[in-house]
Parts: sequence; C-alpha cells; structure tokens
Amino acid sequence: MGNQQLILVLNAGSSSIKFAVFDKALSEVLSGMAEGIGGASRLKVGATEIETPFIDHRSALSAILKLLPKHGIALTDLRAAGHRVVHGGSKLTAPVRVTPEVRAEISSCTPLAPLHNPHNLAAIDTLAELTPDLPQFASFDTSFHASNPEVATRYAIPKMIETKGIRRYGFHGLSYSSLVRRLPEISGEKLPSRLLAFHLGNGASLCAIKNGRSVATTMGYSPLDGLTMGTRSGGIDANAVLRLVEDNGLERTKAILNHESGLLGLSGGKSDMRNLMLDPSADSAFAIEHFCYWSLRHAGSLIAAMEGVDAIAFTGGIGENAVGVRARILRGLEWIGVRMDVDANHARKAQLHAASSKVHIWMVPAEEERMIAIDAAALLEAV
Ligand SMILES: Nc1ncnc2c1ncn2[C@@H]1O[C@H](COP(=O)(O)OP(=O)(O)O)[C@@H](O)[C@H]1O
Ligand SMILES: CC(=O)OP(=O)(O)O
Ligand SMILES: [Mg+2]
Repeated sequence: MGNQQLILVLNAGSSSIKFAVFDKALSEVLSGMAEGIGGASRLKVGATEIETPFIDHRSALSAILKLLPKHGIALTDLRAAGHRVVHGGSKLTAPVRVTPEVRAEISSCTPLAPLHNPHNLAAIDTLAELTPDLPQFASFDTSFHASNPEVATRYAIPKMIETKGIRRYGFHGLSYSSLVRRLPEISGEKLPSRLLAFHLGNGASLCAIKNGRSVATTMGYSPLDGLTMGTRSGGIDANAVLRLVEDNGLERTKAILNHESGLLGLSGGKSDMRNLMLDPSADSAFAIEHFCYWSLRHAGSLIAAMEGVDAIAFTGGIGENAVGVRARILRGLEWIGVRMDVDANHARKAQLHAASSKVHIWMVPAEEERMIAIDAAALLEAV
C-alpha cells in the first residue's frame, strides 16, 4: 500500500496478543492473535493458523509483525498504532498519545495489573524500536469507570492508604464503551437508561451503565475481583488471602489466585468454557454453576446500584457464544421480569428477549480493537 493509511491495534492480554489492522474508513483489513504464550501457543492470522512455541510476548509480537508483509501490510503503511493498556491508574483516564511521560505513568501502574501492563508496555517498546517515528496511542481499560461515584470506588480503609492508589478502578472498559456505541445500532432503539452489561470472557466482569456512563462494576483494584473467571478466583475474603500468603508466600499466592483458581481450580484442570461444557464430570458442572451463580449474585448488586434495570447485554467469548450459560443466567433473573426467547438464544440472535419480557436482552459482539482504532483515529485528527 505504502500510503500510510493504516492503524495497527495491539491488545496484549495475560497470555495472548490480539491484533487488528484498520484502514482510513476504520474497516478491518486483517486481524489475528497469538494465544497460549508461554505454553502450547498458536498464531492465527486471517484464515491461517500455525502451532508455534512463543516463550514470551516479545517473540509473539515479532512473529506477528513479521507476518504482516505477507498479507500486504508493511510497517511503512501504518499511520499509527493503538494499544489496549489495562491499567491507567488514577491519572490516565482518557486515550492519549504515548510520550515518555505517559510510558512512565503506565509503568508506574504495573504493580496494580501485573498480569497485563508489562505486556502492554512490551508491545509499545517493541514498536518504538522498530519504527521510532510511528505515533503510538494508548486506550485504557480503566477509563470507562472514571465516572463511578466515590462511594463505589473507595474501599472502607483509612484515607492515608487510599492516597497510595488502593481503590477500586474497574476494567473491560474498552469492551463496555464499544458496547454503548454498538447497542443502539444493533437494537435500533436508543440506549436504555439503566443497562446491565455482562462481559464474560476469560476475564469476566459486570458493569452497571446509567445513561451511557459506568456507575458500578465488579472488578476492583485489579482484574481479580468480582466474578469467578477462567483462572482467577474472583471475590475472596482478604483474610483468606493473608492466610494463603502465610502458608505459601507471596509469589505462590499470586499464582494460585490469578492462574490456578476460578473455573480451572474448581473443575480440576479446565479453564475454557467450551471444554467445560463438553465435559460430563460433576466438578466441571459445578464450576459452570459457580460461574453462573456468582454472575447472578453480582447482577443483583449492580441492579441495586442503578435502582432497577431496563436492558441487559451480553458480550465476550462466553457472553456471545455460550448459549447454556446465558440461559442459566437469564433464568436466574426471571424475578425482575426477564423472559428469554429460547429459539433466539439457540440461534445466537442479537435480540434475546421474548415479547413478554419487561427487560430487553441483547447480544453485542465485543469490539475492543475497533474501539482502540476509533480512539487513535480521533487523537490523530485532533493533532
Ligand atoms: N462457542 C463457544 N461456546 C462456549 N464458550 C465459548 C465459545 N467460544 C468461546 N467461548 C469461551 O469464551 C472464553 C474466552 O473468551 P474471550 O472473550 O475470547 O477471552 P479473553 O479474555 O481471552 O479475551 C473461553 O472460556 C471460551 O471457552
Ligand atoms: C482486564 C481483564 O480482565 O482482561 P482480560 O479479560 O483480557 O484478561
Ligand atoms: Mg478479553
């Protein structure tokens, strides 16, 4: 192409890097991902999939960048790169161009998101080495929740401690802001005033969205809190955590709570919802029930924070695809007048509510990469 029209988006997760390339009209021209980094990893680009061992994010990213020219995209075709940065802390609450100061601020948030921020920085640094003149932008998973009231973000701990950044932030904000943008287009209706969003993926959270703004969410200081997740425990009593540290030390405890718990810990080895749903064992069934039960317990809390609910939206790998999980959660919400259209749910339609439902129900594909491209394009225009 050679005309510097493209935006490259990198979304580095704890064990994966998703990427997408968008043209000037923000249509996606290529996407793919490296997953299972550090283990039995795979690289998918467009329709091609290869098994290839990546020891770390850096090697996965260089493989992705090497493959781009084979799909007709040279680094010189790029006009910008946009990155998902999971933790922006208290200061980075809107998309920004990455400057040395911004990079330092993201780095200072690493203790708050140890599974994510180092990989986001590695992606920024690798691109900066390869193409020092390419403008790079960062969009933060925490930003969308900057509108939460203080009563929702403060832990009931001494004020002095809060000043060190020990507060609730919330995550999956890029997914939620893309959902707010897409839902009216998908539903053909104006955005409901009280919307309960379920982002159910490997990481999972709920968000109470009032008049388009986040007012409460289930994740807290880090992406560990709230729902039962693929490998993260979700909510756990802090004294139980202290006991784990006493018994196992700090590093082991981090690994237990972040990598060995959740669906994986409950089922005895399976973190992936697809695999769990195929497995007939009682432990796998219990893990799925735990996931649904705690989604419902938290849903009740977020509905209370909004004083009611007008619509529900599902997104993320599980929210978009796991028909049985959606059905179980929606059954658990019948007390608020939810009625699911069984056929629509099976057919994976966008509209999931029956005519008799008091609450509208939608499935909205998560489009984090497109959201990041939109943010980067807007900042480029503003220059
Ligand atoms: N067809 C499907 N049925 C059930 N679960 C699915 C399906 N497709 C994907 N999933 C589940 O979605 C989860 C991954 O969600 P995703 O949003 O891609 O995660 P990540 O947090 O890594 O971005 C996995 O548990 C996976 O099993
Ligand atoms: C913030 C977070 O939990 O991200 P992911 O779901 O990609 O792990
Ligand atoms: Mg995700």
